[in-house]
Amino acid sequence: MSSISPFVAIRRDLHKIPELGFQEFKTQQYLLRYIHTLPQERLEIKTWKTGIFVKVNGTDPRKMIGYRTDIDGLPIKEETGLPYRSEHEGNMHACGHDVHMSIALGLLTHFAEHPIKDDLLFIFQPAEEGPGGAKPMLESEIMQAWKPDMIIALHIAPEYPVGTIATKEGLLFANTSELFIDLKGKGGHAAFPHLANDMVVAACSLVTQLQSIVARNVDPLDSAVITIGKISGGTVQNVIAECARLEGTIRTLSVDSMKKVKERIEAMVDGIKVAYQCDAEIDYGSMYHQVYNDPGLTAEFIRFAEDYPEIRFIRCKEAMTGEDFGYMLADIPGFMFWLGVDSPYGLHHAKLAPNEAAIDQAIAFLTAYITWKGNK
Ligand SMILES: CC(=O)N[C@@H](CCC[C@H](N)C(=O)O)C(=O)O
Repeated sequence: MSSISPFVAIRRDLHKIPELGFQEFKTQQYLLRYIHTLPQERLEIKTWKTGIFVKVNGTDPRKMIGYRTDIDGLPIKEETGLPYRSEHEGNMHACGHDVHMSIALGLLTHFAEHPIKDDLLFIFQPAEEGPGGAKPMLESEIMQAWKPDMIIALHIAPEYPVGTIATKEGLLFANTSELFIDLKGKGGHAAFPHLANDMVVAACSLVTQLQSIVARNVDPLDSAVITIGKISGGTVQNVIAECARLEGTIRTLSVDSMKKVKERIEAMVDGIKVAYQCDAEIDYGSMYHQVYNDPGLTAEFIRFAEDYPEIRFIRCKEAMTGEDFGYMLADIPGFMFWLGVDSPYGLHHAKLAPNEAAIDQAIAFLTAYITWKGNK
C-alpha cells in the first residue's frame, strides 16, 4: 500500500472543504487544530476574522520574515472525480490555495521544531479571490504590531513541471478591478418587442463593444484585459428581459491604463443607455494593487534558486493574474513566485489537479531558503 506524506494528506483534507472569501470557518478550525499540535514554546497565535497569524519567535531576532498563504476557494463545481474531491457542492480549491496552505503548514512545522535566529510570521489570509483579505489584514492592529521586514508568497503554476520556480524582479501580476454592470429596461411579451426595451440585446451589444476597448483604446505595448465571466438576465424564453447583469474583471499592467479602461467603459455604458433606452449602473467591486517584486530581494532569491540542486529556475514574464498580496508588497519589501505543479488543466478550471509531489519539494526548498535568509 502506498503511503502519502503528512502534508499531502493535509492538502487532501483541505481540498475537501473549500470555502469562499470570509466564510473559511471550517478551514480556520482545521488550521488551528493542526497548529495547536505543534510545539508551542516559540509560537504566538492570533486569529483575525477567518484568518490566522502565527509568530515563531526566533533565537536571536534581528528581523522578521513574513510568509503568506491564501486560504479561500472558488465558486466552481469540481469535475476532477478524485476520491478527495470537494465535499462543498459548488465550491472548489481551483486556484491551489489548498496546496499553498499545506506548504505553509509544512514550513511552520519545521520552524516550530527548529527555530532560526530571526522571527517568522505566518499569515493565513482569507478572501484572496474576493473581496480581498490582504489589505484589511495588513491594516489590522495585529499586523501593524507584527510587521515583517520582508515578506514572501507563492502561487502554483499548472503550466510548469514540478521542480520549477519562476519569478522576476519588478512587476509580476497586473492591477485588477472587478466589474459589475446592471442594466434595467422594460420587460414585455416576446411577440411585441417594439413595446419593450430588451436588456438581453443591450447586454450582448455591450459585451461586444467592451472588447474594442482593449483593441482600440489601450497602447498595445501596455497590456489590458476585459473579461466578462458571467451574464444573467431575463426570466423565461418568451418574455423580453427587463434586467440583465454583466459580471467581469479588468486587468491592466499600468495604473494609467486602468483609469483609461474605466473611462471608456463608462462612456460605452452611457451610450448603451441612450441606444437601448435603459438605466445602467456600474460597480467596480474590489480592486487589487499590482504585484511588484522588490528587485534586490528577488534577485537574491533567484540566485539561491539557481544554485539549489533540485530546482529549475525560470525567469518568467509578467502575467495578467491579480493577487491582493500586491497590497502587502506595496508596504513591505518582498516577492511572489510561481511554483510548478504540472496540471493539464489551468487555474480556475473545474479539473485542475496539481501534482502533489510539488508540496514536499517546495517545503524542502523554502525551508532551506528561509533558514539561510533568517540566519544571515
Ligand atoms: C491568482 C488569481 O487567480 N487571482 C485572482 C484574483 C481575483 C481578484 C478579483 N476577484 C477580480 O476578479 O478582479 C484572479 O482572477 O486573477
